[in-house]
Amino acid sequence: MRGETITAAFAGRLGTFALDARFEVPARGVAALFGASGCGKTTVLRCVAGLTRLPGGVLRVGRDVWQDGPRFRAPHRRPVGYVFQEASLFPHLSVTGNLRYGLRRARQGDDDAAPPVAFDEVVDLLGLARLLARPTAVLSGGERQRVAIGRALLSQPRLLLMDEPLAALDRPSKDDILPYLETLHDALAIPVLYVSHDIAEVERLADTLVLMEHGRVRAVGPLADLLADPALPLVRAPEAAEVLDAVVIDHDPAYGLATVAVAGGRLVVPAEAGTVGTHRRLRILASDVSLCRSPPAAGASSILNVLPARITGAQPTDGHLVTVVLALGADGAGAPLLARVTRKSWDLLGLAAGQPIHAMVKGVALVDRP
Ligand SMILES: Nc1ncnc2c1ncn2[C@@H]1O[C@H](COP(=O)(O)OP(=O)(O)OP(=O)(O)O)[C@@H](O)[C@H]1O
Repeated sequence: MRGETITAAFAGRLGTFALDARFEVPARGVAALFGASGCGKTTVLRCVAGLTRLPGGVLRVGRDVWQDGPRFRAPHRRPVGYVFQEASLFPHLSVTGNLRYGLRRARQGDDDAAPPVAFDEVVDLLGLARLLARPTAVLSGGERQRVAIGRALLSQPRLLLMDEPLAALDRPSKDDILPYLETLHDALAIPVLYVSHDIAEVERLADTLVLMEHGRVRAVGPLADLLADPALPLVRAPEAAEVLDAVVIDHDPAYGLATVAVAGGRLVVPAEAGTVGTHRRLRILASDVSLCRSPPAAGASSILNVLPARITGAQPTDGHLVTVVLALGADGAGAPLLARVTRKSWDLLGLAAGQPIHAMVKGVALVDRP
């Protein structure tokens, strides 16, 4: 579905809740529906699956119309895989049995669709080989969720819907399953609508962000753009961060560091391994970036990453802080980055939009799998 989009418009009342959600996202990669609890994310997903029917709704997936005016494709005729917070596996079936159930539900191939996902491929991508013969009752929460995702994928969905798939898991199980989701993202051509209220999760997985507030879509666009938009509340969040696409250009195993290139600069980042030429996703917290007018002399600072940039905007944050939006590169033509400084520093340095500056990056993490 290259170049195609998913277009959705759902408006109406559910009890006292008013939904008016409209968005268009690419029909590839992961689009995250993100927003506070109760803003309507699950309701949108249910509308996409056809489980909630709002009159006047519109849903187009690529060239297929699933809802428009009187046209409404019944839920069981929509080729979606649905993964919920709690994996609802069949208790009387083994892992293999649950996965095979997905295969039985598989839609027949159509020309438009992504290539079919094979049983062995799913087992491999989700690390299920060891579990195949087990009854589902003995699985851990993370394992159950991997099986649920596998079952959904084997139904050969045109679209994968994931509703807080990690929310019910403890931290170690989340950390266990996230790399599998990243692998799926890279390996499969199936677009994903991913509901979450955890921005760190979104920053690891999403390409596109649909930011929801009180039943409405506040903003939609590439994740990196929205994270650095001073008009949106994301920049003011305590954990505000930016994600950057980086290409590995060197790896130094002696120090466990890789040098990566991003648009407008280079960074040295912790990396156990690094294949030159591979793309990786970086996440840099605003609170890990400070600003200086000129770079410290060589050998004068422990900070390895000092990058020329331009200030493009700023947003007062939390009384005494300012979140500064930067564009990397001396000409400010590179990727966006956020820095968090005190309002006092902002005043003392006489900072303003348009000024050249240096970003001192104290912490940076690769947040995807090598
Ligand atoms: N069928 C319904 N009848 C009445 N109210 C409903 C119905 N479905 C959803 N709501 C209400 O709509 C609002 C949005 O619910 P929804 O589950 O979509 O939010 P959410 O953003 O997914 O929240 P969370 O992150 O907590 O899961 C809630 O106030 C919910 O109670």
